[in-house]
Amino acid sequence: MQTVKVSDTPMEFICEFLTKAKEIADGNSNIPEELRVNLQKALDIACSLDGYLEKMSSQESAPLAELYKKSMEHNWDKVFEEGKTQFRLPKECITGLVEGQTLKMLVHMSKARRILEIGMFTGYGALSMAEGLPTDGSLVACELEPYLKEFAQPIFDKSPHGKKITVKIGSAMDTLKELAAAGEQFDMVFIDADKSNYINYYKFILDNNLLHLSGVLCVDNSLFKAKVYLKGTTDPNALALQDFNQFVSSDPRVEQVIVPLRDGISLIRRVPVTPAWAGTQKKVTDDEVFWGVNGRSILDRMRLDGKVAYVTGAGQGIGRAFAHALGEAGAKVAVVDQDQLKAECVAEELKLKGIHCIAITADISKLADVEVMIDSIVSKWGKIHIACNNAGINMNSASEDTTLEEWDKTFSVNLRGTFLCCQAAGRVMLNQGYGKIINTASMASLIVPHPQKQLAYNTSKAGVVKLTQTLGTEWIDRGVRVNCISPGIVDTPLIHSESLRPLVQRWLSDIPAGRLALVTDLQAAVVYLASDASNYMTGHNLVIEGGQSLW
Ligand SMILES: C[S@@+](CC[C@H](N)C(=O)[O-])C[C@H]1O[C@@H](n2cnc3c(N)ncnc32)[C@H](O)[C@@H]1O
Repeated sequence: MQTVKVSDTPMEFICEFLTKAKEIADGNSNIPEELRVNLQKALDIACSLDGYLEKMSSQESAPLAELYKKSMEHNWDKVFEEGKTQFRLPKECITGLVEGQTLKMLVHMSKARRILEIGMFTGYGALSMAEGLPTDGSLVACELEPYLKEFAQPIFDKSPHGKKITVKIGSAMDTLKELAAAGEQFDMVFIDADKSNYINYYKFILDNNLLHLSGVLCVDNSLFKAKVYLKGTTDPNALALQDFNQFVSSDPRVEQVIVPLRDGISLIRRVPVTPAWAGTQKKVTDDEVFWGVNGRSILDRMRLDGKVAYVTGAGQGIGRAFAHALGEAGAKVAVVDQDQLKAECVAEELKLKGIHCIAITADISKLADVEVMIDSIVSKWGKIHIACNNAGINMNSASEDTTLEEWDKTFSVNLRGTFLCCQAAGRVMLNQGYGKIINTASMASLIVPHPQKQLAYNTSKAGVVKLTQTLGTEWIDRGVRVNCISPGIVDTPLIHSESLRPLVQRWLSDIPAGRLALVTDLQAAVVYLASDASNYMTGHNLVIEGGQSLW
């Protein structure tokens, strides 16, 4: 039996009516050829659009393709007649490829981590959105029909993203109440259930703060087969959506746009509004605490877009993590290392993440190398806003055996090198009237780590802290802040050396946090110190050691 395609979207209706008109025209010899030709052109434009969008959009994953096929082939009338579903479910209500990919794109663009879907059907939209979530992201899908959870779950289980989805069976409004009572909040909400309740879902979500302030609310079918804007509509669902669209468009708490994709998707975002508390003692203090400094919320104030940074010792370990963190936060990054290959490898990694970067080879203990490094960055990008002087070395020896060579070598990289970099970058920054210098010191500047013996290292790092304090106070009134980070014992390739490995167990018993530091534990600190959010901080030694220096 051939299934007749039922028009469901404005474009499908245009196509259906144009096809009928063309048939009439073709059957009537009095119709001028020009009208026929123009009808055919309109038909080609209208009827080829959806297919083209499907072809050009990124293709669905194998589990999504399977879900779609299974949903289309299922006999929904039969399961309804057998009493397995409360309602007769039309398979056309599935979101499908273009809408699914649109939702997934919105998840990426809004950087959503928590999503709420109201009306899951067989889970095509849910799985599409889950695919866009980070590994620790989650999606709650509300669905009335228990049958649909059983239908979708085996395919969710086949997808690496399925475990992000929790299906809540029952009336969506009951689930919303439950979520609100638990204080839940979502970055993205997709409303796609019973149309007559759209307005209730919307009001409940906004009134109960279920949508994060910077979140996005997507609403499906907001054009409802074009009936929302055609006169004389009597369809109760279309009337419900008409009221819904009207209500949202005049709601001062949000901004909205209706995108004419498929049956229409409304994109709605919350905007901060000054509440009308006239006549009460409550009032909004109209200041930067309320609106954010320069209108930027605290997380935005840690962004480094447009900034130029360099990181020395960026070929591995802490420096590599710093380079990634600064780049992820928006800065252009010069990856500096004395090992050319390592610098180039990390620069390649950054490029893969879309970060502007260059690789520079320099031995920071040599004045000439430092000058070339600074000149190359300035000639490439014109400025230096962020200088991460991170390169350092550590050699172990009992103090009575420490050779002058070891002492000089350690000091020439750790202290002389840091000074050379601070001075060269500082000169550029003082000229600009702006700069953030972040030196890598060490917990060894505060305590004497043991049992390993590292006199030269400890002393040089204490010198880095004093260098930081002195420059930090000398340059702040000219816009240059100098701070340092003192990591505890970091799990880097360095500590896996033959000589240090046996000490790890010993160190662990000295660390309240019960583990060594990871380079990723230090990334937020460097971004904070590099950003304008830390502008009042200078000469500070930011210690990140899992509490080790306190025991
Ligand atoms: C348009 S379909 C959803 C399509 C789905 N979002 C997708 O991506 O394919 C609507 C779904 O909402 C469900 N539904 C209808 N009324 C509901 C309610 N009051 N509470 C929860 N789910 C409901 C229906 O059972 C149906 O599965």
